[in-house]
Amino acid sequence: MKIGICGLGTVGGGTVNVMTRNSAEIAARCGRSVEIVQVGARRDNPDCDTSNINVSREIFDVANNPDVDVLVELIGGTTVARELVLTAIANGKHVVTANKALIAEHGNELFAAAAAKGVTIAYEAAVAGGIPIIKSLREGLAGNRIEWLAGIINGTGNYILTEMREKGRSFEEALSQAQALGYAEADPTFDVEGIDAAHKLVIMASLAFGMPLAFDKVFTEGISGVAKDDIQYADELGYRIKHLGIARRTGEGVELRVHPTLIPERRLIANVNGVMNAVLVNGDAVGPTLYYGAGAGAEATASAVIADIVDVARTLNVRPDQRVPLAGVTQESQGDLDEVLSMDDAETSYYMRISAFDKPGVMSKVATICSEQGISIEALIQHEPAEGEELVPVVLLTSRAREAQLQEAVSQIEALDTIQGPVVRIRVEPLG
Ligand SMILES: NC(=O)C1=CN([C@@H]2O[C@H](COP(=O)(O)OP(=O)(O)OC[C@H]3O[C@@H](n4cnc5c(N)ncnc54)[C@H](O)[C@@H]3O)[C@@H](O)[C@H]2O)C=CC1
Ligand SMILES: N[C@@H](CC=O)C(=O)O
Ligand code: NA
Repeated sequence: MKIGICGLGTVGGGTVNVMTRNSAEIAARCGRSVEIVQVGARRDNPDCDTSNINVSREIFDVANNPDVDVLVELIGGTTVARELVLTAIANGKHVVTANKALIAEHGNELFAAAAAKGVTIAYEAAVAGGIPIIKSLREGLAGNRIEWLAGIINGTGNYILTEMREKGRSFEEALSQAQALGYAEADPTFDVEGIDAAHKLVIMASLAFGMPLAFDKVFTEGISGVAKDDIQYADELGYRIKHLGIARRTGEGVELRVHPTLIPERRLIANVNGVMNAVLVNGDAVGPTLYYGAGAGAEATASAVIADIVDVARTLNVRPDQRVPLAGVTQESQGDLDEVLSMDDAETSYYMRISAFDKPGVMSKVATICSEQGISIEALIQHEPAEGEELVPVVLLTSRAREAQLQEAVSQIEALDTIQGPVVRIRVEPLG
């Protein structure tokens, strides 16, 4: 089987290196030889030896090369990448990609094009890097009705939160380090503002719930507003702050949300640190299952890219309509997009940090506002004000309620004249 790789950056370089190093194992697993016949790259990668490979500076040469059976798209972005993948499909090539933005935003179109042409698009590396989560959702858990899943699905974000908590590093310092390690997206706002996690969440939700990809329906909040103080208060309350993607089926529809979340520290997923990712999936038959591993990095991601190449090799002689469906269920069985709920209808609880003037009666007003919204206060921290300080931080955890009620309570608290500035609020999930 002949492979053409487009993009020779972090993941492209890692893929060439691992394929070269493990060529004997890969061939044995495929039952045929697998050879990289062309690489399309604007520039060489000093970490990767391509002296024995035909390298073109024009990636469309690869998509139009009649010798290439499988095009591996590792350039990133959604414009050129979409065109490249559509060209490869039109030329009858199978596609392997690590590009979650491409699948989340154009997957419905690309899957239809691939199905019409009888080729495969494989995208294991697109979610949670090296963790075989696509395969687990689509194949390993195929006997279950999946009720919910929640994951730390951005390595850069988890690395930043971990460095802030464990080493007291600043947000900016930790982000620069994640970029130097090759974890971050070309535009790191995708990582820190939750866009990358939203891309990955819709891919998982589509597989788990048999629905079309609905990227524009995800509620997305990043980690750029998480302060060191909140990480410390969360610790004091027995929680860790993680950036989670959550997809949950409720009686009314599907919640799709990405936001910083307090998780009880006793949960395994609360202890997933650094660039590691983890996805917790709850199936009706199997119960909770947890998948853990490196969410980013050259070789960890290459591991997933190559697993897809092996999968394609194993199905080359299988009739297209007999292969594993690209979206988890057959196209005609996909549900409706209207099922995605508005964030107002999501059920969660809040961590709130309030800057209150050190005067009597403040807490009773906050408690009254909460109780009028049907929310109770489950835990509270109030330290002595610092010397000469008029303001005192008050931290509380609420009971579960609809997002709309929690937001209403926050607005009323912010309107009190005994409170200063906005209320810091982070959602809390028990995950069990
Ligand atoms: N870095 C990571 O740990 C992970 C990355 N991914 C995804 O893998 C893909 C690649 O990411 P990285 O390797 O990190 O990016 P990168 O920026 O290191 O590499 C991309 C390479 O593609 C080249 N390229 C882009 N457009 C091109 C064009 N039109 N013609 C020729 N070359 C072009 C760039 O010059 C660069 O060398 C992205 O979709 C990313 O989201 C997925 C999982 C993990
Ligand atoms: N930038 C992404 C790369 C992997 O998908 C991340 O940090 O998780
Ligand atoms: Na994966």
